[in-house]
Amino acid sequence: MKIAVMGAGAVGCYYGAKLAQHGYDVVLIGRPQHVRAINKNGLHFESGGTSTMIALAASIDPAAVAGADIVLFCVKSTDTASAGAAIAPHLGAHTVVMSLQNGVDNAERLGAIIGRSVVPTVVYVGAGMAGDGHVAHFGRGDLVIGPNDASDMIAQTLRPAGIPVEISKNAQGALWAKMILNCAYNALSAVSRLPYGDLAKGEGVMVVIENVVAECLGVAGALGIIVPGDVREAVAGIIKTMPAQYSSTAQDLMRGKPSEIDYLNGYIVRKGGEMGVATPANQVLYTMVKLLEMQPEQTVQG
Ligand SMILES: NC(=O)C1=CN([C@@H]2O[C@H](COP(=O)(O)OP(=O)(O)OC[C@H]3O[C@@H](n4cnc5c(N)ncnc54)[C@H](OP(=O)(O)O)[C@@H]3O)[C@@H](O)[C@H]2O)C=CC1
Ligand SMILES: CC(C)(CO)C(=O)C(=O)O
Repeated sequence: MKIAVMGAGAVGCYYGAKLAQHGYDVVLIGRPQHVRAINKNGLHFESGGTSTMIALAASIDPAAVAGADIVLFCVKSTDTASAGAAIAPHLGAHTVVMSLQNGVDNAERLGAIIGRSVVPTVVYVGAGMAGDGHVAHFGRGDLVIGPNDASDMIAQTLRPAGIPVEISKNAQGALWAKMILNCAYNALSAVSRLPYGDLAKGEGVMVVIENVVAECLGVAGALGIIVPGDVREAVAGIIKTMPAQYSSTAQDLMRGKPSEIDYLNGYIVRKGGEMGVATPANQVLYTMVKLLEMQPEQTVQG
């Protein structure tokens, strides 16, 4: 079983590490600094208080997806088009491609570029790059996919490697539930440069969050998406379970990188416009983050 990971960042390295530890033939495709470090020392994998060096292949060449049974596509939503175009010519006829990304339209966008259907995958993991070729895992690691021609094969391949895989008839709804959490918190944490616990104490913040969530549910309803679970309870849970965490949007801006906001609040604004659902709270947050992205100096301590 050969598995290629496109995007050797936090998510890609975490799943690449688990799969390589199980004995699969894994290749990570990433940026030169990570690839150099991994080829020299192995992938440094920190998880659950243990630190391991894992020997696996790494390459800067997208052609390394050739011959893979499964490709885990793990770049940020902003890079879906360019990374998709880079791997497209090298994919085998039977290669299964999974999108392990936040946002709800990456699989569709990627599928249009690579000319085949892509498995949308909800990723419940906390991971970050702690240095070149060094991934830190903070918690969870389970995936949700929808039923499709490849879902049984995917589950049978990933589960023995310690990756829980749920096959859900409402994977798209689960992607939406996750995106609504992102819409509620990511921009506010980025604009305020605060972690969730402090953010929640801000004047009017919970009112804004409620408005954002209500708009997202309105857009989802207009599109016929059934969002599973109690979204408001999940939103409230973030403050309790991750009080010290900054959103990925905040972290992206702190590092001077483009954020995924176009695929979070920006997506809600676009779809709301198409469906005739007003989204003023999402619009303000989206615009604030876009304005921050225009600032030349974003780097702050976080
Ligand atoms: N980190 C987490 O805990 C979680 C993340 N997610 C989602 O998973 C997705 C991936 O996130 P994450 O792993 O954190 O992101 P990272 O930025 O850590 O990883 C993506 C990596 O892919 C690299 N990359 C982009 N384009 C290419 C390319 N063409 N060739 C080679 N390498 C490339 C990036 O390099 P560079 O930065 O130089 O562009 C980066 O190193 C996102 O959609 C995110 O929202 C979901 C759940 C949890
Ligand atoms: C922590 C959480 C769930 C919400 O902001 C997240 O996914 C992110 O930071 O992107």
